[in-house]
Amino acid sequence: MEYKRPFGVRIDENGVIPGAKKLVRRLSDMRGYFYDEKAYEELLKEDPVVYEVYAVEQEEKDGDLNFATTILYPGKVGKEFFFTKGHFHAKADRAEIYYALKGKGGMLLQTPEGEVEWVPMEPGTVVYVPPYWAHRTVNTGDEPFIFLAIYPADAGHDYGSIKEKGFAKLVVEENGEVKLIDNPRWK
Ligand SMILES: O=P(O)(O)OC[C@H]1O[C@H](O)[C@H](O)[C@@H](O)[C@@H]1O
Ligand SMILES: [Fe+2]
Repeated sequence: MEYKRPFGVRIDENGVIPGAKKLVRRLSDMRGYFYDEKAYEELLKEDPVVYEVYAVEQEEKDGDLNFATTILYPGKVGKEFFFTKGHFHAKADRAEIYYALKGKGGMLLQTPEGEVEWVPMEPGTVVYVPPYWAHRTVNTGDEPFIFLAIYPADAGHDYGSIKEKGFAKLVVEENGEVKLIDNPRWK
């Protein structure tokens, strides 16, 4: 038997995993995701980085695990806070664990039927993402929101239905407060 080698890595203070595969998502990669299209077009002139992911991934085999950090930058499109695209797992019954390291935010979760949950996150918060729930993280603070995620190597990402329909709730700032409001475009 040829064994894989164990290893440890240290996540640095900026959320970077040395040697990991880096993915950058700018606002231009997220057309159609934010509610306020006018505010989106306006901010597109700057095309800010919305988030970066540092992923250590294995072959897509059952039993193995991937892990990744995400650095989700602070910002808003209109009154809606910056968020990750959000996805179901391609193998929908695969669960995931998130662990918040820095900053302030939360996770929006949604079943295929459109039932929504919001879980606030601050450093030290562990979130259990059960099988079948789509999940998106949101930065509700004014510094980078950094967290670690651990997920089955064969989970995969299914972006399709979230891209088309979005989440049933929007996470917005109203009168200086974080609020969840109904998404008028949700179908
Ligand atoms: O894939 P997104 O919905 O854009 O979220 C960004 C990333 O967040 C976490 O790091 C997850 O572990 C990744 O699997 C995911 O890719
Ligand atoms: Fe996931």
